[in-house]
Amino acid sequence: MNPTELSTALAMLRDAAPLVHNITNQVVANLTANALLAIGASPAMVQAEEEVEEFVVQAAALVVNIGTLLAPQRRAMHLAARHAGQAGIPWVLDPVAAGATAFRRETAQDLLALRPAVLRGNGSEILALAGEDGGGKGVDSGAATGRAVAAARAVARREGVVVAVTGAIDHVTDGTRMVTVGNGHPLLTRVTGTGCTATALIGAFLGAGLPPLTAAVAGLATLGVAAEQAAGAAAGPASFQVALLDRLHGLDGATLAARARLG
Ligand SMILES: Nc1ncnc2c1ncn2[C@@H]1O[C@H](COP(=O)(O)OP(=O)(O)OP(=O)(O)O)[C@@H](O)[C@H]1O
Ligand SMILES: Cc1ncsc1CCO
Ligand SMILES: [Mg+2]
Repeated sequence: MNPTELSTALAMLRDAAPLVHNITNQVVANLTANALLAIGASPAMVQAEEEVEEFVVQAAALVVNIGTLLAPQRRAMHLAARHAGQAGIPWVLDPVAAGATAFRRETAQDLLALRPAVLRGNGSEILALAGEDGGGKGVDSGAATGRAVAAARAVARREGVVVAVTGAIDHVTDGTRMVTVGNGHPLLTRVTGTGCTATALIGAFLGAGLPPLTAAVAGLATLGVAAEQAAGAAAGPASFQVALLDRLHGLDGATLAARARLG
């Protein structure tokens, strides 16, 4: 992918300021909402099963994240994802700790069958959805990149979705094409919910009308470049998290295109 596509994507996002409907976990809700505001989108966290269908059709995109899953929330996710699909509203799935329990595995598979535009997970999560032992440690990955990338391609082909598997190098595939994003910083793994932030940013780019592969690459490159800038000014995870929001807000298209390391 040409890096100039990234600056176009960012301009489209800021122009559209898309309403992004999130059904997400209680650990990251605040960081996710702030990251979406910082990049130029409008977040809303709406998760009652009584209202998600009515709400999702008002949104430009939907983000579904199973991090702190409860049965009523699972029902709300299914209703919202199904309704989004029927209404042509793109959505992105984050299958947090999908391999850890049967409840998570079954929920993630059920949601995947509703065809998100993009599936974004760490290596262990994508391996679990490919039916392999992903070796995760709770919400954290323990997977080797090579196996996870092969699993991403397999899941993308099987389900007909774009799969993004994150790590030191991110890989995005539609089952045929493969794009890598080499940006990022190890401090991203010392703040909770940066993967969830990546997923939400992908949702914002989907809401701006970008095709799934472009939206996924743009979301990951945006986060990775902002993280590299934030790390330079950070004393540790706490100041890094604050600086990350500042850098997402301040990022311009020319800098994004110049600093993105796409392969
Ligand atoms: N070692 C690393 N070096 C640089 N960037 C990294 C590294 N590991 C992960 N990242 C980046 O951190 C972000 C989160 O990816 P990660 O794979 O850790 O997600 P995750 O495990 O789902 O996170 P969480 O559960 O905390 O939301 C991505 O943008 C990814 O590129
Ligand atoms: C720590 C944690 N536990 C459930 S979700 C979550 C946020 C990172 O995925
Ligand atoms: Mg995660």
